Amino acid sequence: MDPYKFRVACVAQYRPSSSFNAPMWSTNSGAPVWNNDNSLTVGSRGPILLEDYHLVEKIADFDRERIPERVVHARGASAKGFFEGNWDLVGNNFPVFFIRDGMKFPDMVHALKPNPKTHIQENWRILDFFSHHPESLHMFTFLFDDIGVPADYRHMDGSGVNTYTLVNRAGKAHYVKFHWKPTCGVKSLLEEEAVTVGGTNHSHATKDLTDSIAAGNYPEWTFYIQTIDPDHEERFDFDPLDVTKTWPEDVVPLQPVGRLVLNRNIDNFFSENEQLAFCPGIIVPGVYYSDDKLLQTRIFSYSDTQRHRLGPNYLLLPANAPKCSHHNNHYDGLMNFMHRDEEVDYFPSRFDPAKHAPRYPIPSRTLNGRREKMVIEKENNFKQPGERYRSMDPARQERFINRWIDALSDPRLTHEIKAIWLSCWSQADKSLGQKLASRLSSKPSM
Ligand code: HEM
Repeated sequence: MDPYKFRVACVAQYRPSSSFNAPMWSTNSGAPVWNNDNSLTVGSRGPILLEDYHLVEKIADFDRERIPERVVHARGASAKGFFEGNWDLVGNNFPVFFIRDGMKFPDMVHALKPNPKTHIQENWRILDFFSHHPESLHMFTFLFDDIGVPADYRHMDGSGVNTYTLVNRAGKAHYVKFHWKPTCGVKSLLEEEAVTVGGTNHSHATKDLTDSIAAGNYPEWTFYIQTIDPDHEERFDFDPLDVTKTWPEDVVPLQPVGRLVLNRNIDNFFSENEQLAFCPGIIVPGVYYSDDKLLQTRIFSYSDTQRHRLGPNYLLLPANAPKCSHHNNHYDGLMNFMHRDEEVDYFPSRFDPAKHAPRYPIPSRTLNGRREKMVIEKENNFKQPGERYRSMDPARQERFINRWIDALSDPRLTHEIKAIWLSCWSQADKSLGQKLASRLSSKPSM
């Protein structure tokens, strides 16, 4: 057989996979390894010879086994299932976010991450940072609520959080928020349960997901949308593009439109979790971004970090590659392993029949305004947090207050910072502010 043809056939047919493992041990290039137990030494005691290529390759590969971790959400689980298309909806289990302008995101993540000196996550840093950001109050009514610690991945709501746009064939646009509701309901852990469950097995949520799928008990979420006609956005006392707000379901009802089922566990954590790269910028025709300032920053940030974390060809990795044919001239660079034999790598060309795709509608609104760096007009930071607190039953409110007393009792929090938090919560709900103030003042540290 023509060795070149054989090689091409191998590349096409044998996508790197352990199912094509040789029956005997070998180096990465396929040379036989007759001893994988002992280094090549002078005599039985050494020293080791640098010519032991297999040892050097083995250690060098090991030295590089880890890649930069995700700059946020460095830990997680993954599973496979079915829904629709090549669309990344990168969401969270709460429907709102802490801040509304991406300019503040790196500072926010620094405040939430461990203290750079002690490497301990510390409340005083978190509450110091967010005391400057009353828009975070709403998010804290979720985080410090009973649903702050989800029981596992299967019993969590999901939300796209940001506002996107749906555009139909005729070009009519609607703002849209996306939500997932688990068919098995939402379950959370209270403090004592969280200590026991997390202390017994710190991978309990991953284990629950893996075990359920393996047992054929497939987790399922119903997919809902809420839509607002942009022509009606002035009817609301908040800005529908403000990511710190929910859209009231009695006015903007949830409409079921699909379902997601996770029915397969992954085969390999590194290639199907560590190398995964989701990005809110990856949408499909019919779905578009909105002017939500946080979303606009996210569109850039994810693929930027992925080029750094995984390399410029990260979308060629099997876990990330599109499940449809695609064509452009963005290739080469580190780790390009796509076989190509075209002679034309520029556009346009009379030698390459590939043309532009048919145009699809995008939002047609005219944009105008001065260059500004400013907060949005309708901040309305306190109404929704207050409403959410008042919707809790008294026992739940009590637990919410206790968590805040605990957080605000950090000895490194100054009187000024505590006073700001009391003022913020009072503006959300007067009785909440009063309860926090009286409990805190009876604490010896105040
Ligand atoms: C301007 C605001 C934000 C910025 C700049 C940002 C940036 C990032 C970055 C750089 C990553 C790491 C991605 C990777 O290494 O592959 C990440 C992960 C993630 N972010 Fe954000 N984020 C923002 C807001 C949000 C919001 C509002 C949500 C929820 C809707 C969210 C949900 C996630 C999730 C679920 C991941 C994990 C994705 C994965 O592991 O593939 N982020 N974010």
